[in-house]
Amino acid sequence: MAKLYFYYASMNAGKSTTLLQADFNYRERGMHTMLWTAQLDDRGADKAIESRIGLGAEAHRYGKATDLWADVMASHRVEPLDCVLIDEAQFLSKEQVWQCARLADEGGIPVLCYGLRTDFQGELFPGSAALLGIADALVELKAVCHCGRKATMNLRVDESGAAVKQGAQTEIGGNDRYVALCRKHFSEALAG
Ligand SMILES: Nc1ncnc2c1ncn2[C@@H]1O[C@H](COP(=O)(O)OP(=O)(O)O)[C@@H](O)[C@H]1O
Ligand SMILES: Cc1cn([C@H]2C[C@H](O)[C@@H](COP(=O)(O)O)O2)c(=O)[nH]c1=O
Ligand SMILES: [Zn+2]
Repeated sequence: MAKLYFYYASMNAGKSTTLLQADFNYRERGMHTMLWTAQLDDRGADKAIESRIGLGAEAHRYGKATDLWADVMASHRVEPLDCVLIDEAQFLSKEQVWQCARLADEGGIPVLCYGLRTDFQGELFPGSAALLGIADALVELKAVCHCGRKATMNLRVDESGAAVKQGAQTEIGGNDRYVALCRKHFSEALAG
């Protein structure tokens, strides 16, 4: 039976890299994949999905109105898909996560989602909450804090490097705006 996977981590843990490696692995065996990433996460990169290690690939972009079940099944009917890979899965809606589950259960297509667990305030994103609730397999990828502990949290910083405590949940950015930290150092940074 096809499964719904959630590979979750803090920022800078290698989520996009791992997605691109998994995609390569399918394709080098002659299998067909479909890649997706969030429309709103457009960091002006050359490729839709880019890892900090330099790998990249084109991908379909999902927005609020995207019906992943309909779009993926339409493609699957033209050329059977062996796997669907979704980056920035924290930005999926709950409904879209259920569409992913349906792709696995009724469509028979494995769906591999990669995303953040929590935001800069330690709150679950909607997509992450739904995936943690219903995915068949939860796999934690790991980044390292400056102290050597596992970095599970994402600190948002301003232009001067100071911790940001309040704000909108969504704010696109990279290493300039976020620092992956262990919970202890995340708490200390927010308390300071
Ligand atoms: N030149 C490099 N060689 C090896 N690893 C690198 C290089 N540049 C960045 N990395 C590593 O790549 C990881 C970030 O990968 P990425 O897939 O962009 O993360 P994520 O999608 O989780 O934010 C970090 O662990 C970083 O240390
Ligand atoms: C913590 C946090 C992150 N984001 C955004 C910032 C980036 O654009 C993406 C995550 O990118 P990754 O390196 O591929 O993991 O999410 C956000 O909007 N709000 C947050 O709280
Ligand atoms: Zn630490």
